[in-house]
Amino acid sequence: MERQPLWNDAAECSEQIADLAVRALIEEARLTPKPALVDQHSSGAHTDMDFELMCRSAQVLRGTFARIALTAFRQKPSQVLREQLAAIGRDGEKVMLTATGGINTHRGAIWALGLLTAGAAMSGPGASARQIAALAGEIARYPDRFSPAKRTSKGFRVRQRYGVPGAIGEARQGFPHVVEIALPVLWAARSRGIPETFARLDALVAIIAHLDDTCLLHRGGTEALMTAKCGARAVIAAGGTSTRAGWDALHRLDRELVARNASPGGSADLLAAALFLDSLDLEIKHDRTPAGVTRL
Ligand SMILES: CC(C)(COP(=O)(O)OP(=O)(O)OC[C@H]1O[C@@H](n2cnc3c(N)ncnc32)[C@H](O[C@H]2O[C@H](COP(=O)(O)OP(=O)(O)OP(=O)(O)O)[C@@H](O)[C@H]2O)[C@@H]1O)[C@@H](O)C(=O)NCCC(=O)NCCS
Ligand SMILES: Nc1ncnc2[nH]cnc12
Repeated sequence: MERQPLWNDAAECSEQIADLAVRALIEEARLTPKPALVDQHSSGAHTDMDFELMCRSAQVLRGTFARIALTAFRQKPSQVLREQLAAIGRDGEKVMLTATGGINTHRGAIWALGLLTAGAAMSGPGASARQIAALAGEIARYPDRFSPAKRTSKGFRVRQRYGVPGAIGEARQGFPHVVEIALPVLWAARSRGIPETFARLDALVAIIAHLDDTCLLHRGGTEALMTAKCGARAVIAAGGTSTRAGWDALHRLDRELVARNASPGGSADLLAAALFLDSLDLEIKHDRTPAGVTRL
């Protein structure tokens, strides 16, 4: 039987987009050493998570991302679509909590990658990372009228107390920390011949240096946020993670954050979002059957 071009086949395309989303989550978890985050060698500032749990959590979310992509396939942003996706996202949070025994491994990632998955499925082949993120932002700007936890979530309390945009604001603005910071840093590092692990670490450090991460604020207030931002800027000023001085500064940042029990969990989510958009760019944007996209 002749194969349909990928973007003509909603089900196949949605599965492929979901595979890339899961792969981005696993590659984020696999990236080592990350400051105060879960990676292959450490659980950072997290006593309730480890690398295996992050991978299990990522795997069970494949169905959520596939449903999101299928629902959004070739659609336009609308209030109805926003509410359909919110319902699937909330189901995904339940799936995650069941798989992890109640631990919040990926709430922020379901939000960010869910919206970007939808943006990718809506745009079709040839769309840039910026266009996909802008579409995702458009969806996020519709109100979530049926959200049960609007005024009780940690994110809400932190946004009220510190006046920061948080995960919701980041999405509504079209993911500026992904499109304007992480991806340019990742691509510039690659073009300078920096090995992939360091390029990804540099992208993460750049996000931490700029993001008002509500995970840091919730755990350690403005002091934790400042520690993270200053420490990340020190890594950049030292020449990045591929230099000896930058590598040492990265480890200093890890020690300082762990000592405060503070974690840049939102920055990790946005790195996964950047890796997703990057992989989409490499693999299926041009209506090619993805090379090497295997069920993880
Ligand atoms: C819109 C929602 C994201 C809910 O938003 P809200 O503001 O109410 O926030 P939270 O429930 O607090 O979750 C936000 C999570 O987003 C990550 N994050 C933080 N800052 C940013 C930022 N500036 N930009 C982007 N993303 C950000 C962060 O997630 C990570 O941290 C979590 C781990 O934290 P940790 O402290 O270890 O764990 P906890 O259990 O929370 O605390 P402890 O008890 O251990 O101290 C981890 O999840 C990381 O991913 C924030 O936590 C969204 O949830 C929502 O409304 N969903 C509904 C479904 C929907 O609409 N979906 C749309 C279609 S997909
Ligand atoms: N690697 C990681 N460690 C801790 N929290 C996270 N949230 C998303 N990725 C994470």
